[in-house]
This record gives sequence, C-alpha cells and structure tokens, in this order.
Amino acid sequence: SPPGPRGVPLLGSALELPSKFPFRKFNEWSKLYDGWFVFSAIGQKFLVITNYDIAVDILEKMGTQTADRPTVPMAIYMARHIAFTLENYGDRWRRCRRLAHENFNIRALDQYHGIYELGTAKLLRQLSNIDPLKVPEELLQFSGTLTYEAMYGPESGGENVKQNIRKVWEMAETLGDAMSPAKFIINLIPALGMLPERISPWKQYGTRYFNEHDRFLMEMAQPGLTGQSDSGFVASCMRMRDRTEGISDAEIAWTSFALYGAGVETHINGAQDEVRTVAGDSPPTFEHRSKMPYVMAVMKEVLRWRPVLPAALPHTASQDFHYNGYRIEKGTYIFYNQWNMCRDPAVYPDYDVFRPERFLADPPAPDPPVFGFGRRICPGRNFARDLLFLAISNLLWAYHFEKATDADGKTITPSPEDIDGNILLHPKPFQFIMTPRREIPQ
Ligand code: HEM
Repeated sequence: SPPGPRGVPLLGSALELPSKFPFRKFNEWSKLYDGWFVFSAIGQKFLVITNYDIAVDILEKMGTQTADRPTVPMAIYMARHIAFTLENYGDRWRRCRRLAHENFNIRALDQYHGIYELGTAKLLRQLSNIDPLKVPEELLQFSGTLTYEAMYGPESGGENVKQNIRKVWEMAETLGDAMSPAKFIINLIPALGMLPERISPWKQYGTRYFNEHDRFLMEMAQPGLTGQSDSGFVASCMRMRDRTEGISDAEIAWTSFALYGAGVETHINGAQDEVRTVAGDSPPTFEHRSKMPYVMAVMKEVLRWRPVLPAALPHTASQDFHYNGYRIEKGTYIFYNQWNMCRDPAVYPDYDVFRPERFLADPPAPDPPVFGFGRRICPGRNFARDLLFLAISNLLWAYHFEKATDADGKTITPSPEDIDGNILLHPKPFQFIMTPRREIPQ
C-alpha cells in the first residue's frame, strides 16, 4: 500500500486529525514521507500532497481524474449543485467556471479598475481617524464593497449594500459549515439521506436555506439580468450568454455568489504588514504597478509567508488512478498542502523569515503556489492580486506603520503564531501604530 500513517483498525487516523488547522498535522506527517502520503479516517481515504512537482503531476497532468470535489450531503441539500466551488467536475461546473474565467481573466479585469481606484481612495480617507484595531474590519468592508460593485455594478450600491454584504458573508459561512463532518451527522452517515424530506430535518433545513438564498441572490442580480445595469460581472455574463450553451439566470446569480463568497475574505489578509517606501504625490494606481517591484514582492511574500488557504480546498479522484506504482482509489479526497510548498527550503531558503527581496533576487524566487493547481485553480487570482497591489501600495503611500509599545515603552512584536481561522487563515487582531504620512486627498 502507498506510504502514509496507518492509524488504528476501523477508525484509521481519525483520532489524530485535529478539527482545526489540519494543515499543521499534514505538515507534521510531511516530515515522515517524501512529498505525498495516503491515510484513511473512518473508511474515507485521503491523499495529501506536500511537494510542488507532485502536485503538478497529480493535479495538472492527471487533471481530468483529480478535479472532482467531495460530495457532502448537507452541502447538496443547501446549494442544490449550483455553487460551483462545491460542484462536482461536470457540465454545470464547466459552464459556471467559464463565466468566471471570461469575466475575471487579466484583460477582463480592466473593467473593474475604476471601481477599485475610487474604493481605495475612500478607504484611505476612512482610515485617517480610526483605532488601528479596527483596521482589519475596515479592510474587510473595503474588499466586500469592491467585490460587490464588481459583481453587480458600481451603481448597485445604495442603502442595502452593507446589509447585503453581511448576508453574503453569513451565507458563505453557513455553507462552509455544511461541509464540516462534525456539524451535521448526516455528513458522517450519508445513509440518513434515504429518509423522505417530511421526516428529515436536514433536507428541510436545506430546502429552506436554498429557497431563501436563491431568492436573495436573484434579487441582487436582477438589475444585471434584466439589462437595467450594464456594468459588473452579472451584466457581462448576460452579454456572453449566447456563447455559453444552457446557462441559466440562476447559474449566473449563484456564480456571482461563489466568486463573492470565495473572494471576500481571502484577498485582503496581510495588508497590515509592516512596510513602507512607496512615494509620489498622488496615490498609486494600476499605472504604477510595473514601477513598483518592491510592492509586488511584498505582496508575494505576504501570500507565501502565511498562505490564506494553507491546505487549499479538497479535490476528489473521480476515477482510480496510479501514482508511482500505487493505485489511488476513486473517491479518495485529495488535499495539497500549500503550506509545505511555500516553505520548501530548496525554493525559499529561511522560509520562516519575511523577506520580500527573495522575489527581486537574480534569479527571483518563483511565485508562491497559493492559488491551487489544475482545472480548479483559483479563478479569482488576478482579481485578488489587483486588489492586493492597490491596497498595499496605497496604504504604504498614505500611512506609516509601526509596532505598538507597551506601558513601559517596550515594542510589542505580534507573534507569527497568532493566527486564527479554520480552512482560511487570518491574523488575530494586534495593536500597531498607524500615522498619516501626508494629507489624505478628500
Ligand atoms: C489571496 C487571495 C486568494 C487566494 C490565496 C485564493 C486561493 C484559492 C485556492 C487555493 C483555491 C482552491 C483551488 C482548488 O480547488 O484546487 C481557490 C478556489 C477558488 N477561488 Fe480563490 N483565492 C483567492 C481569492 C479569490 C477571489 C478574490 C475570488 C473571487 C473573486 C476567488 C474565487 C475562487 C473560486 C470561485 C474558487 C473555486 C474554483 C472551483 O472550484 O473551480 N478567490 N482559491
């Protein structure tokens, strides 16, 4: 059998798997095996990849067999196969993915640049008078609003935006919980799915969730779907409808949610890192990007040092395949631990040290593998990089960041271990000092 921890009879390694931060356990195991290993937990098989080249072999070269997602009963009752992040590898996933790709590739992103630049200017003004501890919240609101406008058009704003953003967050969070084996027993015992809806609390909850949120998403997408609004993701999907066979209004509305839900929390993490040195008399815009290699290097180092999705999202094998002479069974969950790949000492020496210069060396370190591999590679990666560039460069342009000091005047250095989250990693709130470097334009 393939290399990997054996665990105990029946349960396998289930008892060793932590409910939080599985990437840490994978990291521990990675030291015992060479780049990949297999284990099982209560009958479910897992393949974990910790080496970049092996990820390319398995997830890219064998991409047709390894791009499926786990089928989790509760997630199906709640999202009815229409949130493409969770969707099986098939026709509907392909259609929605195409919408995402055509509207979020590098060229298509130009349409959103105006929105971001306005939003960033607003952010700088808002930050001028707040407690640094509130900055993460402000950044979340910033990324939430910009993503909202990118989806539904800049004029979609108005009274309800804040409330809608909150609702989308909650919706994404609840759906994330639905993936958890611990939260819903039916995910552990799928046979309970045989019960008819009348006596199944899970199916009833799923139906309520789906109906309520389907209505909500359709309402938000309405202006774009009916042609009232001609900018934003939904409106551009409508324009490509003729070229995308079988695409429905609901698929467009739910794809905007999938992008939104995946995007909101991931793209802004780490902009508070202590850095400076960007000058000029007007705030940086996309035109400055090629002239700011250091900012780009900082962005890459933030993504590498604390990858937002350390264990990425699970794939599953849609059929048996062979790797290195071993058979991997259909249905095996496939995790790839980006955490390890970003800390490969041969590629990123002194990997624990935050050192953007590694990306400016000759030859430069390769971009950190934090957006995934193969057919499911993150469709929002360019969008995320655009926003991160703009946020980091503008914050550094406008503010000076320093470590906070305690009552005795000693500097407080936040521990790099102060991280929180589950699948998504983010820093715990920490004190720092932020002073304006200049007059913020009103
Ligand atoms: C720093 C920011 C981000 C990082 C590090 C990141 C990373 C990732 C990773 C590792 C995956 C898993 C790929 C796989 O299944 O193999 C993923 C999937 C995904 N990401 Fe991102 N992402 C980021 C921002 C965004 C943004 C801004 C959006 C939307 C605007 C987005 C939308 C998605 C979607 C929809 C998927 C699911 C793709 C599918 O299942 O086909 N992400 N992302």
